[in-house]
Amino acid sequence: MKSIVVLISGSGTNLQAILDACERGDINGRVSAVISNKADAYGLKRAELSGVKAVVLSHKSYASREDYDRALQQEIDQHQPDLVVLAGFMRILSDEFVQHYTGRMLNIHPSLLPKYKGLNTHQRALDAGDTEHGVTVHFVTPELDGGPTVIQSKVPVFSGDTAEELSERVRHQELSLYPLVVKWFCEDRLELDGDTVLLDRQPLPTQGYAND
Ligand SMILES: Nc1nc2c(c(=O)[nH]1)N[C@@H](CN(C=O)c1ccc(C(=O)N[C@@H](CCC(=O)O)C(=O)O)cc1)CN2
Ligand SMILES: NCC(=O)N[C@@H]1O[C@H](COP(=O)([O-])[O-])[C@@H](O)[C@H]1O
Repeated sequence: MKSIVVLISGSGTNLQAILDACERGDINGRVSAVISNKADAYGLKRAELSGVKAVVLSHKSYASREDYDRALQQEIDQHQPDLVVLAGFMRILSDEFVQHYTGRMLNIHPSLLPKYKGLNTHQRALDAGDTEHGVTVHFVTPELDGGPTVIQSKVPVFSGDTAEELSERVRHQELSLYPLVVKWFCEDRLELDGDTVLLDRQPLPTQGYAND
């Protein structure tokens, strides 16, 4: 059974989906710890309710991004994770930190990367007049939201959509997509070979939509 450490900053709905999938036995893994940079993240409560160690490590307590990342790495590595999952973790991570977890750190990003790296993705898609939007699960590299894509899921954008309505449509896809990718990793089916993502030892297409 794989050891998973989940990093959060907010409500933790993606964390909850992964916790539930582990509980059901869908994922051959155990969330060993949940770490948040925000003390008020509801995801911490979700962890506690599931009997999972919940840790607050505030970036405001450190003089630099690098100091914070060193402390974060020390906390994570106490749990000897096979996989580190970023689930709404809202801090840009330093190169040294990311390279320590090469091939075993995933992120979920609320856009069809490479479109809309960074923040405020739903409003940017609306402002651009996009007719489709979506979510990407990718391996994490030093380039922000630039790591190799594992899988994407598309949603339609309807006329008159608000950012909130669009985010909810995307969120619905996230909550099935992320547990699926974590399941693959925990079954030793998913790996990163250089810049190439392999599923069952076969390269995945650079743009593969779960629901195309
Ligand atoms: N080196 C990397 N770090 C992170 C990655 C990555 O791919 N490479 N993914 C992000 C997740 N993310 C989007 O998916 C993201 C998170 C945070 C930010 C950002 O601008 N953060 C600001 C603070 C914002 C805030 O506190 O509200 C910052 O860190 O200064 C952009 C994208 C996680 N890290
Ligand atoms: N740039 C990273 C980013 O914006 N991630 C997004 O934060 C939300 C976290 O929700 P959750 O805390 O309820 O899982 C999710 O929608 C995720 O895609």
